[in-house]
Amino acid sequence: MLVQNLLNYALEYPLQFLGILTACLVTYFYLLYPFFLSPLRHIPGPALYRVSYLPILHKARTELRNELLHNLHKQYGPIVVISPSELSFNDHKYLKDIYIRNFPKSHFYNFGNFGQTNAFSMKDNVAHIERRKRMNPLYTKSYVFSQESQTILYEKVTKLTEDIYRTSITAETPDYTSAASPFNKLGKGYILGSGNWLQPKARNLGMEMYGTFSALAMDVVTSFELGPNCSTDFLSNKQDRQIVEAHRQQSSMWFYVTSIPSLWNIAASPAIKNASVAIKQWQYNLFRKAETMVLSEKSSPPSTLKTLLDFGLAGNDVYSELADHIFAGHETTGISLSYVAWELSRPVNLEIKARLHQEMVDVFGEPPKGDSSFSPPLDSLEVIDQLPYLEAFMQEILRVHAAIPGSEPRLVDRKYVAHVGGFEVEIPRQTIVSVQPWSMHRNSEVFAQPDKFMPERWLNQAGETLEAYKTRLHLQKKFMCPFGQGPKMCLGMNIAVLEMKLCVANLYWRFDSKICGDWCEVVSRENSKGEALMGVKHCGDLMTDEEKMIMVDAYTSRPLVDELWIEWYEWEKAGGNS
Ligand code: HEM
Repeated sequence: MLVQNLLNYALEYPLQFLGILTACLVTYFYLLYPFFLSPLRHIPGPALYRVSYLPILHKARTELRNELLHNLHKQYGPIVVISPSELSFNDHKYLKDIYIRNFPKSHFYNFGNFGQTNAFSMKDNVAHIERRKRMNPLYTKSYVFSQESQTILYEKVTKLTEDIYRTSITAETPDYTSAASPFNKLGKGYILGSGNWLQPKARNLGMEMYGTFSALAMDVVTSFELGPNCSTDFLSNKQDRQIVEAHRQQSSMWFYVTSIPSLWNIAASPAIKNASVAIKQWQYNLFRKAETMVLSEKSSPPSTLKTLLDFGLAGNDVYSELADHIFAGHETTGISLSYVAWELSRPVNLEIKARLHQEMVDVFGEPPKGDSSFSPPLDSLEVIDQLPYLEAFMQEILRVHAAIPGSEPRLVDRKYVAHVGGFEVEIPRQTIVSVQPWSMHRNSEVFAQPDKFMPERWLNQAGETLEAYKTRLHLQKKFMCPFGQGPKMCLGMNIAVLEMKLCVANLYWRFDSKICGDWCEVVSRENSKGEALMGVKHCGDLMTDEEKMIMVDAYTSRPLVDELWIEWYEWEKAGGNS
């Protein structure tokens, strides 16, 4: 009867009927449901974000999302509504629930390579575990300590050290090409229209380190993925590094790739489309060559390629996995090492650098001078891995400058109850839930002065009992997630950490570094803000090193201006260079 009456009314007064229907729907979806009916109504958060997906999408597109979430957690506490079906969490309890209990990945990971998904983008937990089981043995710490992989790391770090010596210290092969920055629109060379800003010097010339560290990371990761005979050699062949620039251009589209893939084609500039084509071609040639070699040799060295082929995977399935590891591995490691070099070159951190150098000298003796040898001290990665100050320093780099500071979204796929302000809230299935490393690493109840770079926070403090130190350290570690957590945490973590430690140990045992004074105004110890900032809105006129090294507010971050110019010196006793 009611339906019949409504139908009659709709036919007789169609416009009025449509108006009433729209008003009812708007009232339901924008008022009744989010504020009175939704199970998420008890969870705090701004009203606007509760009623629509658009505000949080807009924040991600304009690269303001991470900072927003950080501020929302400060205002509302450890659980916040950020869209009608998305929650952000900020406590180690939820880190455990979401990641260690292995909630599946959300549509954010809707990307693939060569038309196939890979471990990074698989949403089905069973398929993901199966794929990881095959690859995990090649990425364990004990495998990275094996002779084969130590040889890779030692060889690449030796090459990097020699490159720094010849490019910067003796200035035999200056880095004028990077100074011209033909691709990097925020690079000093691009802005000034030439590389002439870098004044020739007989020694200790500035050298671009973000590209150099990315080259190291690319050479290392391709050695592990394809085998040492098929890796790239970007440390030797600087002209080949253009493909690293192409990867950066492609990464700048992260929002479209993860959130609105259907708009990628419209949003991408011709330069980005060309970069994508160039990367695909480069990967294809690299992989085909390596595959032919593995298939034709009776015994080739261990590599991810060989492992996947041995397990019966073929063609684009294998290429997709390799492409993803190479992407994930070189970008993040290059970014982290750039922040290592920057922090150790800042006037405000002179004591930290001296302490790190002294730790190497205490263990390895005085470093060799000149070009007699560039290889890392001792042939034991295990010793370097155990150095306490180096460990504290790396923890602090990963805490303050996590290369992936953005949320890692998962889907609720089972009964999940959260406790909020006295309410037990059953979170509906398919709700997107995540933890943001940037905020976890800055919890002020766990990390005093959270934006300050202080490796000492990882060590036993004067006057602190051993028991109190252990308790504090345990809590700090519970909040750390630079590599994610659980079954889907970073596959390449051990490679990355040991590669970075070896690199830092060898460089700062031998060399001292300063921010290149031609590149920017170097903030003195007295004027330093002393805190790591995120997002373009803090960048001022981009004149100082602190402004240029602001971290981009994105899922994967990077230095805002995509470059870092450092002058290297042979270490003088008693810190004579600084
Ligand atoms: C400092 C260096 C690195 C950092 C900070 C880093 C960080 C991370 C993080 C946070 C994740 C989890 C992402 C998410 O769930 O959204 C991840 C996943 C991953 N990383 Fe790394 N990573 C680094 C180096 C590497 C290297 C060298 C490789 C080389 C193989 C690699 C391969 C991967 C892969 C394959 C995944 C996906 C794992 C899965 O879902 O099963 N990463 N990484």
